[in-house]
Amino acid sequence: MSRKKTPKSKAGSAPATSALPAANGPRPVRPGKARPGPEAPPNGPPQPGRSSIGGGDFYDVAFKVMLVGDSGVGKTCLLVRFKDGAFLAGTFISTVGIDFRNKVVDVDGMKVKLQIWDTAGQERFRSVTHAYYRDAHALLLLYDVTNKASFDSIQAWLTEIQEHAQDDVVLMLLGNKVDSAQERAVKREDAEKLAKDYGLPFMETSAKTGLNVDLAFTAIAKELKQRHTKAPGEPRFQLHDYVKREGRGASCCRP
Ligand SMILES: Nc1nc2c(ncn2[C@@H]2O[C@H](COP(=O)(O)OP(=O)(O)OP(=O)(O)O)[C@@H](O)[C@H]2O)c(=O)[nH]1
Ligand SMILES: [Mg+2]
Repeated sequence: MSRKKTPKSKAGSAPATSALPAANGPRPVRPGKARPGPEAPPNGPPQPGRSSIGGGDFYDVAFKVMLVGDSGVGKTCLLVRFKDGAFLAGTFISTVGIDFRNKVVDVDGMKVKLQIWDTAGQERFRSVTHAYYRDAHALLLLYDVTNKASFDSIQAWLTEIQEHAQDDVVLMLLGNKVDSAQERAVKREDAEKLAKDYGLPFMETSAKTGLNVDLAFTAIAKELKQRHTKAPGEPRFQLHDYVKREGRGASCCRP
């Protein structure tokens, strides 16, 4: 099967329904189901000799990742940091509805395209975002370490995820804005306990400094790719262990 090419896309506002197929395990897009538009990513085994003619990003398999969490926790900034390596300082522009960005990451020689959906945290958009859960292969659930209320909302988000997402969705808890040590309102240990209680991999991140941002997305890509391609008998990728081992503390990366 040939390697596919991602259209050069900017962030795009999404239609009311996703172009990706329904989720059921890691459900990469299948060749016959691709459609034109922002998302037409048939999957296939890795192919050597990738061409870059046309300047686009080629990929072997595509997955859909959603960012969820209260308004202002830093979902858009996290995505921009991952996609563009930049930080959106200054005025907070709250996301309206839902946007997406694509990024192709290399996982053990395979090009994994992540189509990342950035949802609006505001309550009034909740019904819009509900429609997208069922197609998500992975969810990054964010709170803001400087905002206790956003942490207290995590249980409600988990209930929402349980109601709307697929049972086997890959889920990770992220405590963002860990660069703001002075304003910390949520202890790391409290989040670790919550994550343990719910069996979630957990990391603290900073969209501002970039701390653990690439790692969060790469870990998700590794997990999804492995679920998709794992040969019988091959040891499973251990997402929890990977995140624990590779995650860095806030003190390491002050700007
Ligand atoms: N210090 C610090 N500020 C951050 C960080 N991430 C985001 N911010 C700031 O937090 C505010 C909200 O960030 P957004 O990314 O727009 O928040 P959001 O979760 O997308 O919010 P909604 O779109 O309303 O759901 C902005 O003013 C950002 O500059 C971070 O890691 N550190
Ligand atoms: Mg946003």
